[in-house]
Amino acid sequence: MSSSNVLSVTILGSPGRSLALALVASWCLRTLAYLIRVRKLPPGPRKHVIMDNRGDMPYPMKEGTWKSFDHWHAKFGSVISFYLGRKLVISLGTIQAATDLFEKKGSIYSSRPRNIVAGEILCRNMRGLGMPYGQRWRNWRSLMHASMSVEASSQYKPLQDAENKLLLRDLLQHQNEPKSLSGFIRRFTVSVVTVVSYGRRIKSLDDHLAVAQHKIDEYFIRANVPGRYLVEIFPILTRLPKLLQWWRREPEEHFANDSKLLLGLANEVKERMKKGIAYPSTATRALEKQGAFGLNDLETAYALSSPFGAGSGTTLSTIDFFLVAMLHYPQVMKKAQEELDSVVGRDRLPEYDDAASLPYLQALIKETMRWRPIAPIAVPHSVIADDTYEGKFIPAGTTVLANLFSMSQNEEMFPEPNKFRPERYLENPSLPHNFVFGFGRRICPGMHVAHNSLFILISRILWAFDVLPITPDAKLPNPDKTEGGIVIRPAELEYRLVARSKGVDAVILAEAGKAEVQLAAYD
Ligand code: HEM
Repeated sequence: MSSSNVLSVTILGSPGRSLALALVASWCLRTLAYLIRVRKLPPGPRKHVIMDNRGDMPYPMKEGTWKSFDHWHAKFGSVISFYLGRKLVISLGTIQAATDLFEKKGSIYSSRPRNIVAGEILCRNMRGLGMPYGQRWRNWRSLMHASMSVEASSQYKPLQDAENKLLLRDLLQHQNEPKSLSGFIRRFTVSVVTVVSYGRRIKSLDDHLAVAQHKIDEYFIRANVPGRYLVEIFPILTRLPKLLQWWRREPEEHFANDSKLLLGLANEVKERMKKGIAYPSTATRALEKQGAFGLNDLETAYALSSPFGAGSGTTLSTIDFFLVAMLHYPQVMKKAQEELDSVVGRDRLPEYDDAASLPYLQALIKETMRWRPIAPIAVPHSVIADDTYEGKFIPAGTTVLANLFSMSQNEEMFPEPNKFRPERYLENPSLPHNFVFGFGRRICPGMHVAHNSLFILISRILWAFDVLPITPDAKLPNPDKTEGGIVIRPAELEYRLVARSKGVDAVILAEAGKAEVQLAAYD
């Protein structure tokens, strides 16, 4: 027998056959176990042997996955399951289901899905938003609570008030350059979060604090693009020797640079604290009581960057959808302006103390957040232990989504959900609105800061300006055409702001002058 024949007997002969049979048997057993398991899962699109349901989505992925999930909710019910790649995902389409799982069973539903590149390598899981549930997250979260509770958030109001007056002046003076307006609103939202984080405002988006944070976030977003890294689909690749892990080098380099930048920003606050000129912020709280929060220097430096990534784009997108709503519903704008004129008058700007006397305006803000939730599937949670809900099995490790879009479009709760109708919140004051901030232990810690920003922005924009189409006969932006990832914004927003009366100029210019003096303390 030749040597090649020996080889083929070894492969195809009895030892080879046994190996092949063992492989087939193992595949059959795994498939059988999978088929038994999927029968116990919540309903959803047909489960394939190859798992992935992306090909079954009724809408193109780039139009927003939540639209497909919403379609499946209508077909299969309020709790559905499907696979994205090999990842099992459960989507919760009602406030009730999200409350039952994320709030009532918060001890097991508060983690985040594993993220190897953007979480484990790029930031050693020190960024709060994606941090897995555990002691480090609890330490981080208690710092967020200490610096953004209702009470702590009210400390930032004087700054939001003064910054907003400068913003109004910019909007007034650039009425004829409508394309520049969004940049001014962005500067306001960024300055608010840098004050919350570091106790320091930014006068321009070129400030090194904003540039550094923006650079860090930009790469973080790039590293999070689904499908970019094979290792996210096959985590077993992390067992390769580090030298052979080809995807590792770039995020490792970014980790080293980001750490240096963030430690530098924290050190600037330390210096200001030494000189006694630091404004109370997340940084001063963290640095004064570092031991109590249990965060080391690097963990603290990363914690301070959380509000930047999570707080500026979200507020800006909400304002963008508010502007879209005003273009489509000028009668709503008019009604809010009439309320402002009768409560505030035309000789002064609306103030925080006016909020309780402006029920229609408050309802308009709630309706803005409901009409088009800017984070349609919130931030995915992960469940850390097996569970059952309404008789269906939810295995440990499943990604669980609060489908805020489906919740916002619930016809029973919000009849004619596609209509922008603030009246619904006046007719039924207990109608939910804070669900857009998520649920349970991971609920947005910045929601009070966000509410304060939205009130001062929306009340004063409507007091001072009419929101109008870019030209009288321009096509209005389509509210369903959006762009972005976890946080979305209108894709084709164009608008003009036109001062409502001559007196507006005098009030804004006088207030902006005083605000400048006041803000010198935060520079
Ligand atoms: C209208 C504006 C905002 C909206 C709609 C919003 C919404 C959300 C949502 C849906 C989540 C995920 C909740 C979950 O996992 O269940 C979240 C998390 C978070 N938000 Fe906001 N947010 C807004 C503004 C802000 C602001 C102004 C800040 C900070 C100043 C902030 C800081 C955070 C942080 C740090 C997290 C992560 C919490 C965690 O993982 O434990 N957000 N936000």
